[in-house]
Amino acid sequence: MIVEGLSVRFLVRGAEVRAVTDASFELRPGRLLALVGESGCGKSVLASALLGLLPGNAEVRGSARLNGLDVLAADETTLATKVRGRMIGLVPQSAVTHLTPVRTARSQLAEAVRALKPDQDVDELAERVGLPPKALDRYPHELSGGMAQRVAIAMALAGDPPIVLADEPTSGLDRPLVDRTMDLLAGLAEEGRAVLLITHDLAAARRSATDLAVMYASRLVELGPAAKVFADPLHPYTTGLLNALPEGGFRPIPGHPPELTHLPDGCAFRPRCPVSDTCSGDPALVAHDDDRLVACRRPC
Ligand SMILES: Nc1ncnc2c1ncn2[C@@H]1O[C@H](COP(=O)(O)OP(=O)(O)OP(=O)(O)O)[C@@H](O)[C@H]1O
Ligand code: NI
Repeated sequence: MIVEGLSVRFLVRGAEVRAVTDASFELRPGRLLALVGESGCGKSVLASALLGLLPGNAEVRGSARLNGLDVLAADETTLATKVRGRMIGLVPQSAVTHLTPVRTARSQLAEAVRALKPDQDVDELAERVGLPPKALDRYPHELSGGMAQRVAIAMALAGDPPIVLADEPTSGLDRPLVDRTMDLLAGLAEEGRAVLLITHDLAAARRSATDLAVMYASRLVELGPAAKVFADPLHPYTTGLLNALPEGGFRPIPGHPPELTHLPDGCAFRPRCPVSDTCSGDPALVAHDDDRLVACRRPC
């Protein structure tokens, strides 16, 4: 899927919240793109836009094309019958609350398969995500967090979608379970899907992402192969995020992101930026080399 110039703003009581500004990126088969950034920077809004799940006060611009269909321009019928579940599978944030408590995992998964791709075998699908058949016969409250997560991932795969979106799929899980979930998502990319993982957890992103996108105050500020971005961040905000990790010395970035109702015209990171004095302030992403983009004119 090629996303170009995606912007989302919300109109709230006369104010304008600019949640996503001019985001362009590609979700490629075989790749897992992790989208990271502080709380409130626009990650979930970006994902919701791709699924046509934004509320009525949202205004969306740009395009997101796959196989000739622009999902941002699609009507509700197209979204319901072609996009959600079939083109893009969604792994929810909380697996247990996503499932109906009064029905077994098997009956819910079977229903999703019947609705989306009846030729899929439910047990085979469960097996692919590491769910033993016995677990399928349990009710959601009888499942461990890990098993519930696998049911949710199996549900996301029920329509065999080429794209999988996972918005904070590991929040609240312990580290071994985070790792297993990440490995599972990486496996989905390895079998040829395009995966977009939204996470606060840079350690999780480092484990499984092939590509990394860093978002700050509604804009992508850096995008590139994950290994390169982690080893040699170009944007001072990316450097700041890495420095805030335990292995980076627990040094959080001083200050706070700006209000999305009052974004500056130029670089929104400037007030917190350690190198801002020589910066032109142009916030657009530009090519740094063959496979990296950065929105800073003075990469550090
Ligand atoms: N329906 C809405 N109306 C107005 N503002 C909204 C609406 N939905 C989201 N926002 C605002 O859009 C901005 C981006 O929100 P979003 O949920 O995408 O952040 P996020 O990066 O996913 O944060 P987190 O990491 O905490 O999940 C926030 O300032 C949020 O308050
Ligand atoms: Ni979010």
